[in-house]
Amino acid sequence: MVDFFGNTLPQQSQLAAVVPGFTCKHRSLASQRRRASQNVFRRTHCAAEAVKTQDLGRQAPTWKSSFRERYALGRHIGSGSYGVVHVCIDEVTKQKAAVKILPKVRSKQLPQKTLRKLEREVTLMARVSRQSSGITRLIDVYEDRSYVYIVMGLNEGGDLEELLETYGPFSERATAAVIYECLKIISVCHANGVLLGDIKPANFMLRQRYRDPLKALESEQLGKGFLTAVDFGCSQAVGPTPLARRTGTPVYMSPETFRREYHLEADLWSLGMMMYQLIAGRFPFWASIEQCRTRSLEEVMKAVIMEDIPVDYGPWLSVSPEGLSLLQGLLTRDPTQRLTAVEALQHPWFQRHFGSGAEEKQSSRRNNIVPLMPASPRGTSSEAGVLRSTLM
Ligand SMILES: Nc1ncnc2c1ncn2[C@@H]1O[C@H](COP(=O)(O)OP(=O)(O)OP(=O)(O)O)[C@@H](O)[C@H]1O
Repeated sequence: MVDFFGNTLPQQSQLAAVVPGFTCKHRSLASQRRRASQNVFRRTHCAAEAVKTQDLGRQAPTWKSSFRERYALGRHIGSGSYGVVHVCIDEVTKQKAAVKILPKVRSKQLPQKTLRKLEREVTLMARVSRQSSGITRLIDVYEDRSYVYIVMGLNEGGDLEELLETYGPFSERATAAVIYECLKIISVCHANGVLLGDIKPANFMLRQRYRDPLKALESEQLGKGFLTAVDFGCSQAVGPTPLARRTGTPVYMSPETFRREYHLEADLWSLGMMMYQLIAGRFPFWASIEQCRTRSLEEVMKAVIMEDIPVDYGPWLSVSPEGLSLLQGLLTRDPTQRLTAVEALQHPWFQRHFGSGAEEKQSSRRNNIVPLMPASPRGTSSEAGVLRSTLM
C-alpha cells in the first residue's frame, strides 16, 4: 500500500510487527466508544523520564510558599485533565495573571511522581518562556501542602479550539498567520532541546480578545506575537536518545510517536494535523469531529500510520499550491524527510500571504533551505492540480 505522499505503508496485518504494543484485538463498539472518549482527545502519559529534572540545572525556578498572601483569586477560566485555571491579581503590583492550580495528589499516582512531573513542566516552561514572547510567561510557582500554583501570563483571547468551535474553519490566510506563529514558537523550543509534545488548537491562545478574531488574524502582521503556547504538561527535554514513552493527544500524535521511537520532528507532524483541522474543520481520516471521538486508540493509530490524507474535497480545492506543499512537508510520515520548524518558516506559503516580511525575519537561516517545490509566489491552479493528485 502507498500513502498519500507515495510512501510504502504496511498492511494492516503487518502493523503489529511495526508498532510495539499494537494488537488487532476486536473490541465491542461500546468498549471502543468508552476508550475513545477517554483517549483520543485526552492527552496521555505526560513528561517522560528522558531527561531528569536535575539535568536541567539552574533553570528550575524556586517554588515559594505563600500564593494566597500575594495573589487574590479571580474568575475560573477553565479546567484541564489535572487542574483548574483562574484569573488572579497580584496584590502588590495589581497586575492580572493566570494561575493553574494542580493538586499534588492524583489518583493512581504517587505524590512524588506527580511532583516530579510538575517540576519538569515548570522547569521546561521557564527555560523556553525566557527565550520567546510566543510562550506564555512563567511568572512564579508556589506550593502549599495540597496544591502547586503555576502563575503565568494571562491570555485574554481564548484558545484556537474555542475559535474553531465558535467560528468554524479558518481561511487560508488566517491559518497561515497562526501556523507561522506556531512555527516560531516551536523553533525556539527545539533550539532549546524541548519537545512541546502536545501541539493542538487547545494549546495555543490569542493574547488579546478581538471582536472578530478570524478577521483580526487575517489582518495581523507577522511577527507581532499575537499567539502564545500554553500547557507544557507533555513537554520533554530531548537528548540524542529517541523518546519511547507516548505523550500528547492521540489524534495529533505522529506515526513515530505511536511506534515509540521519536524525536523533535513529532511536533511538526502534530502541527500539520492542526493545520489540516484549522482549514477543513475536521481530521483527515474522519468526516466529522464526532466520528473521530468514537474511534478507539488502535483505530486512530492505524489511521495515522497508514490511511490516505484526502485533500480533494471542499476547502482543499481552493487552497493554494504552496499551502498544500507545506501541509505535505509537515504530514510526511518519515520524520527524517519531514520539514523542520526552521525550514517550514521559510516556506513560500508565508511569502504568498504576507509578502517578504516573513522572509526577512528568517533571512539569516535561508541558506539551509531546500524548497519542497519550485517557489511560485503566486501558484497557478494547474500547479495546485498536480500537487493535489500527488497528495491523494
Ligand atoms: N495562561 C492562560 N491564560 C488564560 N487561559 C489559560 C491559560 N492557560 C490555560 N488557560 C485556559 O485554561 C483552561 C484549562 O487549561 P489547562 O492547560 O489546565 O488544560 P487543557 O489544556 O484544557 O487540558 P489538558 O490538561 O487536558 O491538556 C483552558 O481553557 C485554557 O485555554
